[in-house]
Amino acid sequence: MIRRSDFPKDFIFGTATAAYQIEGAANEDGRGPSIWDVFSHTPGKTLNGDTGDVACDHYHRYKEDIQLMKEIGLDAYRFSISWPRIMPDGKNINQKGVDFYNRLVDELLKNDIKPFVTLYHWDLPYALYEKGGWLNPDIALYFRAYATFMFNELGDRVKHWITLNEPWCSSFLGYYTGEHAPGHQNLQEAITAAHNLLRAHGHAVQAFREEVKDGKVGLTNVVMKIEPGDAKPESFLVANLVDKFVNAWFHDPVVFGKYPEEAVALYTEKGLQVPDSDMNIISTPIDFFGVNYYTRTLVVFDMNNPLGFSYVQGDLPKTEMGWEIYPQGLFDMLVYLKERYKLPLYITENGMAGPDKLENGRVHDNYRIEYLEKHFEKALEAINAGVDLKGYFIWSLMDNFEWAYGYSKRFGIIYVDYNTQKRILKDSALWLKEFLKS
Ligand SMILES: OC[C@H]1NNC[C@@H](O)[C@@H]1O
Ligand SMILES: [Ca+2]
Repeated sequence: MIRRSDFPKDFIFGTATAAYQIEGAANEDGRGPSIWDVFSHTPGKTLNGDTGDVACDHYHRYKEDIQLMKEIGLDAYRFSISWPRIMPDGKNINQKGVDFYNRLVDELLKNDIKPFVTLYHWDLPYALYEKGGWLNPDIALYFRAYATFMFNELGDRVKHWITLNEPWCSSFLGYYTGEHAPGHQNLQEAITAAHNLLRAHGHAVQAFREEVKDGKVGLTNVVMKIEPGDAKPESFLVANLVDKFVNAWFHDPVVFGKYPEEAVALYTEKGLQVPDSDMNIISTPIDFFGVNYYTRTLVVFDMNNPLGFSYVQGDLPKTEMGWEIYPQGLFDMLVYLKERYKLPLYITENGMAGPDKLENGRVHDNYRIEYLEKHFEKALEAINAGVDLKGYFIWSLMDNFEWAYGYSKRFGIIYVDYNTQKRILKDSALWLKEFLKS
């Protein structure tokens, strides 16, 4: 049975959340609308028309939530700042919004919980979207100004920063598949948005070096273990190519200052423009990569698909998201990232959506305990294989707004009864509390 003491003594365990998914108070204290406010209020975009208007009401209940983190014994807490709470119009400061994050950070520190702050977790101020959003090159400078302001505001107390959460999602789900805000379906736009997201990242890192001399800054990507879905040789080739589109596309420019050639070649062949501006800014050195790992993705050769592949379902046990439970993929990707980029790593998200049921005031989520144990074991295996893994944040602290799936998917180790806003520690939280003492 894995124990906390098996990990390096300075290894940190935490949980992660994001502003739009938990805060609520969407129109309170001067907060402006984000692209997710508009998207979720657009009929048909989210399950049951769910929105983040109230969510977990964390904006008002943050002290109670921090007490629960303390009870569980967490070392750290990863959360994101709502850009439109800080700059409702994308430029001018809303002091009440700033005050909230100062209160939140002070309360965490008072309870000996280390804050890890994500600057952007998908809630772009709608006012900036109206100026072109991630398609407008100027967005990188708007982001730099926002980042600089936050570094100055919180950098004396917050020493661990993440510029962007999962730019692959912001660009390819937001601009190609359209399942995320702003709901566009244009591959060229996705490529352009991805480039401007990476430019914004680079500008923020440059500002960070000026503003927070004793801090660490990194980029968090969703990392998928891509495997062939059948034994055909072409499917192995396709798996390698998809890995470049999904994983290398958002890591290589940040470290090597260039996109993976095979993927550039295929896009170019399809008549798409791959930008190459500001690669020097994009590759401003960072201190770590954040790794959001959930599952593997199976692909097969498919001539009918414009990019030559299609996804197939695996046959391993799956979570409520339909994602295979595949802890080996975590080990594989941690080792892959270490060998290719030679940077320290944090697991900034790992966890599962489960069929959580409240029974007599308890949630017996043994499946989540097993999921976490198996992924903890693979993380430890990676450390023993030489990966400089420094921490592990469970997604998520509590059930919350799961984007297009609304409140139907429960990822929390704490159950949220949305009718009463009552928080209930699931068995997985009780297990974690014991694990952190072991
Ligand atoms: O789908 C689960 C999580 N994945 N990474 C980004 C988070 O915002 C999601 O809730
Ligand atoms: Ca300063």
